[in-house]
Amino acid sequence: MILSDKRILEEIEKGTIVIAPYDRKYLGTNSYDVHLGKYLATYKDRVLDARKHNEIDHFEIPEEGFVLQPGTLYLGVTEEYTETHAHVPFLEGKSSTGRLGIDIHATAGKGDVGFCNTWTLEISCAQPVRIYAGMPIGQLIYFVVEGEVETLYNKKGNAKYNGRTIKPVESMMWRNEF
Ligand SMILES: Nc1ccn([C@H]2C[C@H](O)[C@@H](COP(=O)(O)OP(=O)(O)OP(=O)(O)O)O2)c(=O)n1
Repeated sequence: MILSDKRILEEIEKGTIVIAPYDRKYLGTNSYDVHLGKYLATYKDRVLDARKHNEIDHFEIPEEGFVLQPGTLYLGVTEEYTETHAHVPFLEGKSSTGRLGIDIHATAGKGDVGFCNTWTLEISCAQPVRIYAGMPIGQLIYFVVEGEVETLYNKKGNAKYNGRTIKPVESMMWRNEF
């Protein structure tokens, strides 16, 4: 079950959903629109290694926008810091970004109950496209979770992406043991 606009508002009032900054006008029928933060990042190395810590370079999107190029993975970040204490948040694209050939996540759209942070976006594009800080980039939807949660994401000792980051965060796969 996905939360309706009224249910999202109720959860915001209770404090079980936090979205900051928040504006009522970005609340859709059953979703909340999130916006592209001003920082992007790309990996320093062309060849990434899943076992290693692949470092990234951050840069700011200029006023006139930044042209994404196909064949490069860009990490972006939502302007919105979110907390979701009782539901499963999902980051979805928007039809309007999709129609520009922009993907905003690579394989992982699901969040965890207890996730508290901005969302890192794994951005790629089908053809060169100029993007701007502050543009609507995706939407959050909230699923009801069945059953009690034993360990919330923000209480997990090994949660990799919890925190309060205003810049995109690179893959922490290197922290997994394999
Ligand atoms: N495009 C995405 C998808 C998810 N997340 C956030 C919300 C999730 O709660 C958190 C962790 O996502 P996953 O569980 O998919 O990631 P991992 O399994 O790699 O990390 P961990 O071991 O910390 O669970 O990252 C994000 O910022 N950007």
